Amino acid sequence: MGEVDPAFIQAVEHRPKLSINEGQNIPLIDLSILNSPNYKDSNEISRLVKEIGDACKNWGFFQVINHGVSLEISQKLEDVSRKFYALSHDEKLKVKRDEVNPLGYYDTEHTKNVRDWKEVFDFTVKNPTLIPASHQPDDDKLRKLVNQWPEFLPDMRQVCEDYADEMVKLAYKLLELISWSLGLEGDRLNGFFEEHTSFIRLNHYQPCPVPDLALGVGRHKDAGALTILAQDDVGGLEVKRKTDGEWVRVKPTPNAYIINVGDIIQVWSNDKYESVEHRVVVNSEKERFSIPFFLNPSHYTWVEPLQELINQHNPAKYKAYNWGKFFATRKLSNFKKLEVENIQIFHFKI
Ligand SMILES: O=C(O)CCC(=O)C(=O)O
Ligand SMILES: [Fe+2]
Repeated sequence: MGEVDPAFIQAVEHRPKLSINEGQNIPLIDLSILNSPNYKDSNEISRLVKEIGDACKNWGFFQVINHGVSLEISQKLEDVSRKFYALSHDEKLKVKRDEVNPLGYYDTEHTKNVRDWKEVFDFTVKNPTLIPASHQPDDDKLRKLVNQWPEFLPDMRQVCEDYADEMVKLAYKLLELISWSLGLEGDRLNGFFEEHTSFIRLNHYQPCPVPDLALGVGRHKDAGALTILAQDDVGGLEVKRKTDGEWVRVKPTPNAYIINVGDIIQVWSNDKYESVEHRVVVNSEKERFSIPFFLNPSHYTWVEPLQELINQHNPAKYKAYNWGKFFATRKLSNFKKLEVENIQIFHFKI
């Protein structure tokens, strides 16, 4: 076994337990009713909305099946992701992301200042995507993020764009269900996403010689509104169960997507729904692929508890923060090991 760079080694208290907790799995929700034309008026929809609301409240994580995403398109994306990671390192480095362009290939990401055992490829759904030029609060300049694509996989761009369209459709369905579950109009949240800054990441976790010491992705919460994750059949995603703080392994379900509440829904709902910590455990034998879609609002969105959900007895728990600046600040630490804890929503707690 070769030497492993100490940058990968987790502090003792954050190392994974490799004996799998095969206990309770996260809720599994069937969305098939959304495919019928008059679903809004049916009785079953209220049952589904309650199921979604309970899952958001009690777990912050759930899986969906019969979600309407084209199997052909998702399989093509899995396929192209495998082909991309099979390219030589030099070829992948030609679409490398850096501080100037944060999109593309990257293999030295840090989560909470410890290096992740993974390589990633990021692309935004809107091309170009506008974000603030810097994290500095008084800098109003914007910049355009433009996707980069590898020369040797000419169909990768189209496959990625088709998949992104599917994800946006599913995301709007989920936003409608979540809005209803909070007692809001179905389209209450749509206005925040007019120039959304959503992106998709192709994750590749190689076999790791020290799976007891390192993590594929260190413990974290997703900063956006919600995440729709596809994982292969290897497994490794763990969720911190709300009831007892135990790490629970999410068992792969064929053709299901894993949905998790992000920090923004936590703030909008004034803590009714909480984003939940999760991490990825790696293993010494099998590589693993996963594909998260991060639904993020327009950069100019001020994120704060929704007026309808606060009152005298339940006052706002957060002050408003600017999503674009939050995102830009968060991105800083992906490139270097910082001495301080990354920006988090609790910094805006009242
Ligand atoms: O690979 C996974 O299962 C999850 C990855 C993840 O949590 C992330 O990229 O934010
Ligand atoms: Fe995540």
